[in-house]
Amino acid sequence: MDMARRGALRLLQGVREGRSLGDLAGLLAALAPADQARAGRLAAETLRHRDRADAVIAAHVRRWPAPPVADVLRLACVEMLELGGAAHGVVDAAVDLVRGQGRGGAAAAGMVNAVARKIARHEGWQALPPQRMPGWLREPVVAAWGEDAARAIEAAHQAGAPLDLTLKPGAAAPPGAQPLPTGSLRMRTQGQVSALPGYAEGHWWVQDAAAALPVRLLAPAPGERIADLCAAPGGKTLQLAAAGAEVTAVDLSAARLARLDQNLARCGLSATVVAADALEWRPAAALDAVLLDAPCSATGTIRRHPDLPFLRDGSGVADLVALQARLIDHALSLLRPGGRLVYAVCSLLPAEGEAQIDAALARHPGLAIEPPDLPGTLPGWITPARGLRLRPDHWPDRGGMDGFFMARLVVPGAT
Ligand SMILES: C[S@@+](CC[C@H](N)C(=O)[O-])C[C@H]1O[C@@H](n2cnc3c(N)ncnc32)[C@H](O)[C@@H]1O
Repeated sequence: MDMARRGALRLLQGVREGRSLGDLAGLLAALAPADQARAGRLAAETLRHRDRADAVIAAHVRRWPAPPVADVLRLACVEMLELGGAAHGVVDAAVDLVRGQGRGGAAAAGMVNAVARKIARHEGWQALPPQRMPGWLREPVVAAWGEDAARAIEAAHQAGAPLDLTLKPGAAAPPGAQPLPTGSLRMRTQGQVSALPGYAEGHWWVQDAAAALPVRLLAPAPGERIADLCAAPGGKTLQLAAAGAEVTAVDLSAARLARLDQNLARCGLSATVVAADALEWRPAAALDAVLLDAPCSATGTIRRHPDLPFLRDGSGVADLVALQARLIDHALSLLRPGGRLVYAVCSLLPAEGEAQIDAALARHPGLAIEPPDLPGTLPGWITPARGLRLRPDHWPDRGGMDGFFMARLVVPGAT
């Protein structure tokens, strides 16, 4: 039985029902690890190319099929035209899959057979434009950076994301790792991460090159007392601890903190881990620095999470912006005079980044923003107000980066 394709269809159905691929991973628990990985990849690629697949399918059907049947055709289309799957095998599999869908599916088997064969011969796949961002995201992106930038970001979403690593200081890089200008490592090949040399020894952890920059911007020094206020699963906590800081990692989610604990143990690093609402947490003494990697729309991570555009409608953004502002105010109140806050979001929305920092500076007289002069970053990434704006279409020849905004703020007083 075709476990991986069946698994992929269950994932696609789950996303149609409003659940994320991450949350749905448990559905595949009974599959062999290789089938789980393949099912996840097939579902992710089908979502990444869904609009293009729909354009191809629409050219070959008389009536749009029921959603489960449409998913079978989308999967077959992406497998044949994007992933290079052999037509006969994919068409036969599509017919089997649709037969497995009960009476409605069996009735559609003939149509699926005919349409999948036509899709296999379809010309012009590569010329179809990449999937557009949903309007609630595209409009602010176009307003901020223009139509060309929006298209370049969409092309980056279609291209997907490489595997980036952050190396523990002094540890050996795994074979094949390419150093990036900002200090991260990029792997040429994707594969099972835990099988790569140095994983079990905790020599490195997975972290997108853009996601590694907030801690570099914070520039932690050994012995400094630093809170990581939204810390789980802990990529940035690991960086802070590896720099020798005395770190307290705070997060609301006990389940996500369990992953942070595992990451610390694997890498032989230590931090004080606190499950709490950051808005209510207060240390005994004022801190040298705070890292606030705030909860956000995560719209900078669509390359890694192609399900995200299908799960959100932008309606939660106003609440997130309000929460981020409260978290910034609380974080500032934890700092000693001259202490610093790095605010970061993996968002493409200026409301969560640039505008959030403008508003914080207006609310807090004396608060200053320091220029993000980090090795390997380009001057064009620095905003007029001296934030650092990273986009998926940056480094197009190197494989892009996640979308992020970050800024380094300093409260008044002795440094
Ligand atoms: C962007 S993720 C953090 C990623 C993390 N910094 C890393 O590098 O691995 C945001 C985190 O904020 C946490 N969170 C959301 N609201 C929170 C709150 N009020 N207090 C503390 N943590 C919160 C979520 O559980 C989530 O783990």
